Amino acid sequence: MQGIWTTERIRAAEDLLLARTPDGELMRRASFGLAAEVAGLLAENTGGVSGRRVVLLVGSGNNGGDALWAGAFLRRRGVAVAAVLLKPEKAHPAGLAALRRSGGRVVSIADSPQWIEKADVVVDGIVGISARGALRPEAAELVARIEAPVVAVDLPSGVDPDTGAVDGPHVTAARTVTFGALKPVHALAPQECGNVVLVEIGLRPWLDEPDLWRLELSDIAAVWPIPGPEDDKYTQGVVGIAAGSATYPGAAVLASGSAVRATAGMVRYAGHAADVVRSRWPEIVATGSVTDAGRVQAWVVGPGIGTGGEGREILRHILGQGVPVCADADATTIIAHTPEVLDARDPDTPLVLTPHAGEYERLMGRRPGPDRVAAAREAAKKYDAVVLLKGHCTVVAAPDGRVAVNTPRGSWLATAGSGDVLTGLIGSLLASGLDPWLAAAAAAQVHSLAGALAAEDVPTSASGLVDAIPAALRLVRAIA
Ligand SMILES: NC(=O)C1=CN([C@@H]2O[C@H](COP(=O)(O)OP(=O)(O)OC[C@H]3O[C@@H](n4cnc5c(N)ncnc54)[C@H](OP(=O)(O)O)[C@@H]3O)[C@@H](O)[C@H]2O)[C@@H](O)CC1
Ligand SMILES: [K+]
Repeated sequence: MQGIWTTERIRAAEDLLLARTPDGELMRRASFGLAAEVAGLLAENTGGVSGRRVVLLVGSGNNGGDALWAGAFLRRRGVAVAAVLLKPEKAHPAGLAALRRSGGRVVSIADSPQWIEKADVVVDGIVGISARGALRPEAAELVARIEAPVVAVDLPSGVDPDTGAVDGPHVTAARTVTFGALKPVHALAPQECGNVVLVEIGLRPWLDEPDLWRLELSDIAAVWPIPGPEDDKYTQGVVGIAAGSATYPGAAVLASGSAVRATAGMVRYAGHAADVVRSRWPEIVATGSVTDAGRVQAWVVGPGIGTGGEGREILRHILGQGVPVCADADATTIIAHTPEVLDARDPDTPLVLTPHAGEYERLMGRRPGPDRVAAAREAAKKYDAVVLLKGHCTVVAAPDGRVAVNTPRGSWLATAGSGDVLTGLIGSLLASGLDPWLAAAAAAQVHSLAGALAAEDVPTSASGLVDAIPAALRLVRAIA
């Protein structure tokens, strides 16, 4: 798992490291790595480094200092470097002196447009982890002129370092070069960061438990249930699916199919779409009601069950079974409107909730807002449940405070029925006995991987997602 630390934690660790490191050493490490990445991008895009043109946008702090030092290193490789100082009186003195010594040029804001237009790469050193809010007008005006690919120093300026929120003009980078450790912006604002490259500066020993996690494919491979020689259809966990209706069987077919494809364990279906489910997935044991469904190790409940009295009774029955439950879609709405259904739950049995922003609002009485990590954490605490907050980046919070962020692979999952597929994946992992937070986070990753594989650059459908689950799992196991 990759750790991610908030800027407050990064700053505290940097203070400890700075106190033990010669003056300027950390910035030199950071900017040397930055210069190498800029040179790499120049070579990729233009076929060379020497003679290419780089413009540095330099703000008033150390982020600008990194850019200036990187400019000095790039000069040694024959790059023509021009620095635009947004606040000349506050530009990092040692960095500016180094750039000048190396033969780099400083251009005024008034002259900068012609330089920006001719640049092969623009380096965004406007603001780093001390950033607050969107770009200020002067910086925004320069950024609007950029046509060349941008390398962001530490993070794209104008994007909030701790929430990834964007609230006005900001930089959109082709590559973000960060130092010492990943910050929340890197996981939460993938579209603005582009490719994220981490340059080691020796910070890691000064950081303890991360604030957020990102699962790697090897983590998923390590926990995904694969049958061993001793296993049979029951030992791997039986998942029950209570979804869909006679009029709307789609949710039932998708959630059940996803569970069938996710693990080799058995899948039971209970509800009004039993005939349709059975004909599409003959391996599923389907019955008409949750009361005669037989024993399962986890339940998925909600998609398409309706929000009326029958849905409520189904949910109440399932919550009383003493096994982990993934409550999705209509079940979320039922919980929001009649929270007393949760009285049926044994507090020790795991519950996973999977709200999108609208469902979150029903559950919590307000929208998630720009700090989606805090929003998910709050809901997890309130409901004593793992909360998977859907969005472009999925945030998975456990009641104990652990948070995983799933950086998407494209926007392919924005298709009808996609949520039903995710809930089937979560249910089958819960049935295998996996920690519910890990189950939800791993399911979200495999879901987005299946989306990317199914789409292959053209739109896909939820059925396509179900069909791509085996390929996604094959890839997970191959990479691990
Ligand atoms: N510490 C270390 O060991 C290492 C640190 N390193 C580097 O230092 C960076 C952090 O540097 P930092 O703390 O000096 O502040 P930084 O982010 O450059 O901001 C500067 C000033 O910008 C302003 N400003 C704020 N918001 C703004 C906005 N929206 N739009 C425009 N301007 C805005 C505000 O100043 P103001 O104008 O308000 O006076 C703020 O004080 C870090 O990201 C990394 O790159 C690396 O070298 C590795 C070693
Ligand atoms: K920056």
